[in-house]
Amino acid sequence: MFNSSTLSNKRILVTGGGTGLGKEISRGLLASGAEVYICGRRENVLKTTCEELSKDTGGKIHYRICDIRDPESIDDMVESIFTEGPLTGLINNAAANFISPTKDLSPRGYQAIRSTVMDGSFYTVLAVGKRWINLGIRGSIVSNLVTWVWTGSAYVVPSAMSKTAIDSMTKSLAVEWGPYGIRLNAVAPGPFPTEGAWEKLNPTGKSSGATDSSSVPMRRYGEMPELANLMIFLQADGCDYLTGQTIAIDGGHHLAAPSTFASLSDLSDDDWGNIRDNIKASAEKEKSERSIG
Ligand SMILES: CCCCC/C=C/C(=O)SCCNC(=O)CCNC(=O)[C@H](O)C(C)(C)COP(=O)(O)OP(=O)(O)OC[C@H]1O[C@@H](n2cnc3c(N)ncnc32)[C@H](O)[C@@H]1OP(=O)(O)O
Ligand SMILES: NC(=O)C1=CN([C@@H]2O[C@H](COP(=O)(O)OP(=O)(O)OC[C@H]3O[C@@H](n4cnc5c(N)ncnc54)[C@H](OP(=O)(O)O)[C@@H]3O)[C@@H](O)[C@H]2O)C=CC1
Repeated sequence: MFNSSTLSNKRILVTGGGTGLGKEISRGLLASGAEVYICGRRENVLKTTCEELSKDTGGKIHYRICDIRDPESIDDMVESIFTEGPLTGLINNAAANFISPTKDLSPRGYQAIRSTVMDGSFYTVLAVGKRWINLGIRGSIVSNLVTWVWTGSAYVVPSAMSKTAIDSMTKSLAVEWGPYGIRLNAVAPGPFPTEGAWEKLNPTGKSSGATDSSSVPMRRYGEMPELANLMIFLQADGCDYLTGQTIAIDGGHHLAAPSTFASLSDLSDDDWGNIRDNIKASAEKEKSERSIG
């Protein structure tokens, strides 16, 4: 669909690029000629991904350890990248999420998700955007959202709220920063199974609602190159008039069936207890590998 020079001269930061969708998006950007920076909190994960993607694509990829819940950590990262040369693109991909009855969420549980998805994305956009404005550089920002920005979703309320806030930021800043030549768009993927998401959203292994491919009109999950191609298109030159849009890539899921967790209303308190234990075990394992945060 694209060639190895579609993104030549582009320098793109992918937050959360060490794993899952961020890693596969980075693979696509590199294969299209972009230089890529990825960030996250686990140095071992970032280093391994850089080695793998550099070997597979022959592209230039670098990592930064950064906790996007901390605005200072973001600003330090963006400053150190711009010292090597200005970015031309940003993909807001890092996120936190888990399924839980909303009544059982503590303030810290809510904040863990909001501070990553809403605040982290906003502060990253601000750190990159203000440098572009000062330097007179045009750029493309794409946020990785979810179709809950249109439907909402039970049992993942902090995520649905925070992603919707970034949808609103996308539309608002497309207007405010349009005169500077800065574009903001977003994508809203349907289910693309990843270890990180499935351990937090499908911890029983029994797909339902949002993680169920049988209710997708195309009767399958999304494939990583499909999402990577959309990201390449949104980072490439050629459709610069495209801004302020959120594009679903979900096989028609949200138009046909609840692409949400509404069906979890049938679970018992015991089921939820087991789910919480499974999610906490996954989170603890990831936490033990963190270099920051
Ligand atoms: C079609 C599908 C659409 C999918 C759309 C979106 C998908 C995604 O976004 S998937 C992304 C999945 N990846 C991640 O979540 C990676 C990052 N995750 C994390 O950092 C952790 O998993 C985290 C979210 C739990 C946060 O970790 P940390 O800040 O280290 O937090 P703690 O473990 O200390 O917990 C903070 C707070 O949260 C409460 N909590 C944790 N798990 C649960 C749970 N399952 N149910 C309810 N509450 C939970 C925890 O108890 C803490 O609160 P306090 O007890 O009050 O201290
Ligand atoms: N998988 C799916 O089906 C769908 C996913 N999405 C969206 O795609 C994106 C990626 O999800 P996915 O790949 O599935 O999940 P992952 O768990 O694999 O990715 C999350 C990434 O974010 C990073 N991250 C989390 N918190 C922070 C933080 N505080 N600072 C820096 N980095 C952080 C993690 O790295 P580390 O832990 O090392 O910090 C990890 O690399 C998310 O925005 C998600 O909402 C949207 C719709 C569907």
